[in-house]
Amino acid sequence: MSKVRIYTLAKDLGVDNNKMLEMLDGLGVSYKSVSSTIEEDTVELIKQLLAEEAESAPAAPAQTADAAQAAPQAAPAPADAPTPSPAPEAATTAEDTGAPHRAPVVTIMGHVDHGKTSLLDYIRKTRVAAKEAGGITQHVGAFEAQTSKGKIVFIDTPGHEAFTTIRARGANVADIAIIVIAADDSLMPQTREAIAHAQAAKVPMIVAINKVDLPQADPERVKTDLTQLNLVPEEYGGDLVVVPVSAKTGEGVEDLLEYISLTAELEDLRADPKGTFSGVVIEGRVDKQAGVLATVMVQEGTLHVGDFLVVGEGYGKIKAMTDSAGGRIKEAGPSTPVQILGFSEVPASGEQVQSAKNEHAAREVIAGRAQTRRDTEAARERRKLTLEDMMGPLGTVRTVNLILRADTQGSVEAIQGILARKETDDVKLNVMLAGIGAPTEGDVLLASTAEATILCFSVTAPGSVTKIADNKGIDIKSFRIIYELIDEVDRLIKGNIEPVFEEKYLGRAEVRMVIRHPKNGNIAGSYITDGSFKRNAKAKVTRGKQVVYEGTIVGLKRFKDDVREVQTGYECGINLDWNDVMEGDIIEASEMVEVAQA
Ligand SMILES: Nc1nc2c(ncn2[C@@H]2O[C@H](COP(=O)(O)OP(=O)(O)OP(=O)(O)O)[C@@H](O)[C@H]2O)c(=O)[nH]1
Repeated sequence: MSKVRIYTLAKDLGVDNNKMLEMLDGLGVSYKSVSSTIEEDTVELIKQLLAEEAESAPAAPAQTADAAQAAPQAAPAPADAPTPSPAPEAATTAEDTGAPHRAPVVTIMGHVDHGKTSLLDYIRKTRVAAKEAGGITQHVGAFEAQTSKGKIVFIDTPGHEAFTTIRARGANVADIAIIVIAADDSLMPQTREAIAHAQAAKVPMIVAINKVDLPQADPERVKTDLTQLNLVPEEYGGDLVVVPVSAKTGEGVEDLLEYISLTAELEDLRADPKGTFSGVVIEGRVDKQAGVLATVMVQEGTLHVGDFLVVGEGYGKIKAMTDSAGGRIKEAGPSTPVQILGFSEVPASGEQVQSAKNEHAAREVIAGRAQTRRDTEAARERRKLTLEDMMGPLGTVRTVNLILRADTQGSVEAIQGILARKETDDVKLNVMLAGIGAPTEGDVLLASTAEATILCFSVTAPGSVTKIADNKGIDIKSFRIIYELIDEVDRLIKGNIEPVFEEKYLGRAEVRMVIRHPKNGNIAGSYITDGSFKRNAKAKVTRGKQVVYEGTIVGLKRFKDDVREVQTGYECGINLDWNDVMEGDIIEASEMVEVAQA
């Protein structure tokens, strides 16, 4: 017997993939993923363990152990035998976590002409049940495919919408990204862009090497090229799932669907159909006859005809719903794309959808949102965002995300080379995307979702792109001299280093008398014996050997005047935010100063 893939074994033994991985962990067997292969000895051990487990489980019928030992094609059980234990998927729609599993939502991305549409079409044709004759299936931006492992939802909005527009609004609608790469063309600029988007969204990626039917197809080259992006296919020892397919002949498509289901299983995607409804707009349009139609992906809860929905600053009541195959439905649970009739205005893709109890509640939510928007706009007017603002508060972000655009591949490589040497233990430079040519709208969307900075060398952004960047508060910086660009990176790195402060001694004073002030409380009439005192400095008061107070110097006075600083040898009034100062106390002043870091 040869080696066996983990998921095949799991399937044959009727065990959950996660459980299989746990068992392998327990045995100390190393693997990359469920598609890794394991030795025959390990297979035997696993079978033994499962059999023992079944024996020791009091409720488990003896047949379970037999089933675990049995090959998948084992003779059917006698008619009077107890029903075999339910499929693992059913068993894990766990009441224990409260929420059942939901179908994965998948998006297909890749370079132009690499076969995204063809692949989706093939899956749609072979996996989507045709509607009743005469029924017109409308394009709704998503469809559900039935596979042997259950439902998979594909988003088929054109371009990278699922990852750009939708993500730019903060919603993450896809669970898994399929990157289509043509076997005769290998990695192209939009492939890299698609990969960057999937990485920014932190969703698992599966690479489909398409067009393997072509004589000039070279899947090995695609795999090698992928390794140059640090994406190492499983067969090269990495953990990237790569599936050769042909959207023309259908070869490999079955495997692709299988891998999607496996990945989904490992992701343990769950949603509660009984929970509060939330969803995301996939796309919206106006139909000449029907009016405004919006495709919404249900993410939590269940939608019903008649529900009130709030999207952005608009609301609607669901008059009718259709599923992605065009059939009328009355309700829709998690991971279901539905086309909704009932909005008065076309909602934008990526908008979050919520439900409201009634019209009054919907109006209230909208009024609140409108106010928040006005406040945000006013705040943006007052203060233009800086690069540091976009990177988040100092000290919490340790990675500087960059999108790099340059005139030639040579420039890109030169800049990347310099940047690689700039990284420190504290700050990582993450070049999410490095491309040739002017920055695009896609770059701006990626920058806004990943909080990245766009740096251009010898290329400038077209007006339309600058406008979008301005709207989103993204700075696109263009340079003609490499070292100016590098200086900017230094500034970003510096801005990202958590400042280190240390306490610096300023001076010492003796309290010679306490002056009672009607408004400011007790003021320490003091004589500066060393150094200087500054307003807002830190103060430490000692009485004998004991520190009796630590706080701030809130005021300094020379005679009747407020002053910022008093030097040694002078008398002054020191106002502490403390009232118990006494004659004879010693006040020590210090301040926190930022320490320059190497
Ligand atoms: N031989 C072969 N041709 C394919 C395959 N998949 C797609 N094609 C062809 O490649 C061309 C581009 O395919 P599309 O599906 O339109 O590619 P796309 O990535 O959706 O392209 P855009 O939507 O323009 O970005 C078409 O002529 C397809 O017929 C395949 O597996 N084998």
